[in-house]
Amino acid sequence: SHAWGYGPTNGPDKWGEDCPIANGPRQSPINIVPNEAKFDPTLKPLKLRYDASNAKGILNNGHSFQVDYEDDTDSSTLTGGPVSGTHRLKQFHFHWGASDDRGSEHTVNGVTFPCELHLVHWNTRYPSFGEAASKPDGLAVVGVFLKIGAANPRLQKVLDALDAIKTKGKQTTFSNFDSKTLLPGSLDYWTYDGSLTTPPLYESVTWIVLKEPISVSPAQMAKFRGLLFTGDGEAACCMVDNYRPCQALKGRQVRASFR
Ligand SMILES: NS(=O)(=O)c1ccc(C(=O)NCc2ccccc2F)cc1
Ligand SMILES: [Zn+2]
Repeated sequence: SHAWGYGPTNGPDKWGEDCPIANGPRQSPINIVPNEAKFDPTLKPLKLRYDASNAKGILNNGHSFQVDYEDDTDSSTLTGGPVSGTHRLKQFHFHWGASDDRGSEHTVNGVTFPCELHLVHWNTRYPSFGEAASKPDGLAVVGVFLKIGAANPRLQKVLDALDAIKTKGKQTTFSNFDSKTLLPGSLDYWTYDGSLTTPPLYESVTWIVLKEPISVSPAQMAKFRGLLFTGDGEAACCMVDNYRPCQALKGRQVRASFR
């Protein structure tokens, strides 16, 4: 069948043909309007404890690239914040544009960023990521905006690995990386109930979008854009604009962890 992607014939406007939940009540991403987000004093501080030695590998999956983590123990976890219990880090990945004027999935007052980082965690009340991914409280994804500025040295190790995974299906080892180094100084966040932003679009994600962006330089953005959606031997198609447009809020409340 016609695999989903971000092109004119298989892109976000077509996903509803295979995934009816594309038009569901809690789809992501959304436009965040800070003035309409309600400060919730009962929200706990976010606690992210990551073990660099859990990094396993880096993979071009044909939609983005992801850094995968060992998730068979509680050594890289998210606790606190808007979630109860313990969530284990499974992987992180990015979404970006063909140019600096677009690329993020969430927007803030309609403002887009050139790139957005997602740190994907699953609720250990379920036996595995695959089981958790379809449950309404199964996943917690931390979103971090990247904005154009000085080169970010914390990104360099990830970007230097991209030459080895240029085409779809390529992967290589990636070890000893502390994803906490990718986080901004402040862990202030907005949170709302949403979904995966790619098929199967499961409505299983508690979104935790950090208010403070991290920096990325134009040269570093060029490295993201050097990846290909396509596999070896296929007509090359640059991996850019791999973001889903904002979806309807449908009455959802966005809460803020900060005043
Ligand atoms: N952009 S995002 O919202 O952060 C996002 C995070 C993870 C996935 C994923 O794991 N998909 C594969 C998948 C889905 C369901 C079950 C098993 C899977 F491998 C998709 C989107
Ligand atoms: Zn994502």
